[in-house]
Amino acid sequence: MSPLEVAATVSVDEAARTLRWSPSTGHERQVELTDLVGVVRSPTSSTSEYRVLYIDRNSANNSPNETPSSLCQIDIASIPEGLSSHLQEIPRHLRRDKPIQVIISTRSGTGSAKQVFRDNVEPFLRYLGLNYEAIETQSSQTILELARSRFLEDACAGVPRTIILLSGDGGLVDLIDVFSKSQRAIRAMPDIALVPCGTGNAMASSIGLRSGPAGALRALLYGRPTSVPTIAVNFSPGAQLVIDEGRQRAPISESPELGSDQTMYGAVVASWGLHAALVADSDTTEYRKFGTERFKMAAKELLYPSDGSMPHRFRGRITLTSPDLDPSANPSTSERKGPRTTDPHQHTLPETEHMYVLTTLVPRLEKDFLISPASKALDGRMRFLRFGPLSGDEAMRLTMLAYQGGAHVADDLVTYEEVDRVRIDFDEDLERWRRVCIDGKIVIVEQGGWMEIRMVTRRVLNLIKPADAVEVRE
Ligand SMILES: Nc1ncnc2c1ncn2[C@@H]1O[C@H](COP(=O)(O)OP(=O)(O)OP(=O)(O)O)[C@@H](O)[C@H]1O
Repeated sequence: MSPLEVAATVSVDEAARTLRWSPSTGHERQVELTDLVGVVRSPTSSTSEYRVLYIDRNSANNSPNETPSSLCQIDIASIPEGLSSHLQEIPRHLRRDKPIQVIISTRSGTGSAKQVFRDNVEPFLRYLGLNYEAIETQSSQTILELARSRFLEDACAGVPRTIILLSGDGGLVDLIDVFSKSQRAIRAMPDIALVPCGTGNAMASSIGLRSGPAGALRALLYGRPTSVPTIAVNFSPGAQLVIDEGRQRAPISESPELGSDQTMYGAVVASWGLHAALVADSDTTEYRKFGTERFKMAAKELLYPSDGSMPHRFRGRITLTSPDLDPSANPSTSERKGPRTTDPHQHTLPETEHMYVLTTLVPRLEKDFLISPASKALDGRMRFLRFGPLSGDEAMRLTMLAYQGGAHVADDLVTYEEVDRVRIDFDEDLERWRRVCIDGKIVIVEQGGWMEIRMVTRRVLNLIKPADAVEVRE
């Protein structure tokens, strides 16, 4: 079937949750309403007034090597009952003076971004008659360079931009890091649309983009730009970034404005212990082929060491600062830096050995891995989760509970609370156990070093959040 089609009649079967139509030639067709992307006024002058976009899961265009779905359109003269509520004006974030930027991160996840672009995103932009420029990443630096050379310049000059990211969390975090490090005033925050193509896709899953391109395209059409809360992570002077699949080290940050600096910015997760170790161990080309299975494979190695020993006991001191319940009493809380000793909101955990230590701004680290059930994406609240040294079986049991609706947080072995700031002073001899994960990037802290994670008040960009998942902070 051709993806371009003019239909004689279209109807919605509410009971069967399907859209049916009779093409001008050929047999009646139908798609599930969950595969409907949207309805717009036809952008071209033709006899058809409206354009219906849907995902075809069985397109004859798809060979076994392609993504199992592609975007198609039907042009219709009038809207049937049941479809009118779907009619949408092209939103402002898609009507820009400058072309929409599409970034295709070629190494994200299992490497599907190019196909998702070709079969879904590119047709979407074309069917809506939108101007765009597509850029494929050539290295791990591509998004960082684009952010510095183009997007930040436009944002500071007050030029609104929309950027569609076909990546995992990494693309978003690269943009956040560059923007957050700039001291310049951002006059127009760019609107970022995520099309999940990564491994975990924590942010995409957390804002309600579950799987497949339909949700991401629907969000582009019906969603609303919402500012992204961020964390800053400060490290002791000897901490270094791990690059090149663990083979090389780089400075934490070399900002053109700040010179060398020990601060990273993120929007998803900062962790130490089991989570950081399994992200670090599984970030190789070999492991990446396995998708999310790579995390489980690496976890097995850590939980059941091949020499038959118990899993490692991560040693360090953790100090938590609770959020001010009344921020007006101390408006600078979220920007305070450095260790504090007399803060009534601060306490150091009595435990000095740990297994799982994680702070997160989002509920999900993967589609079904609900690490923080009390979190709501983009609400600006950070949560801390910890459990101490356990056997492999016990740790596995708790981890599996996270896949069962986040039931792990009700277990007595788990500490789970809202925090404003977390400091970890590491007490580990081996470098391997001083690795931490900031939104998928790995940092090694020096012996006797520390890291401090804190919420920041500044917001630097917007994420386009699906319309049906808009949540309001109580
Ligand atoms: N052409 C390329 N060559 C080398 N590295 C690349 C290239 N394209 C992208 N990368 C890097 O690959 C990584 C992809 O990260 P991303 O977060 O998008 O996917 P992921 O790690 O699979 O998913 P998630 O973070 O959601 O688990 C980033 O570090 C990115 O800079």
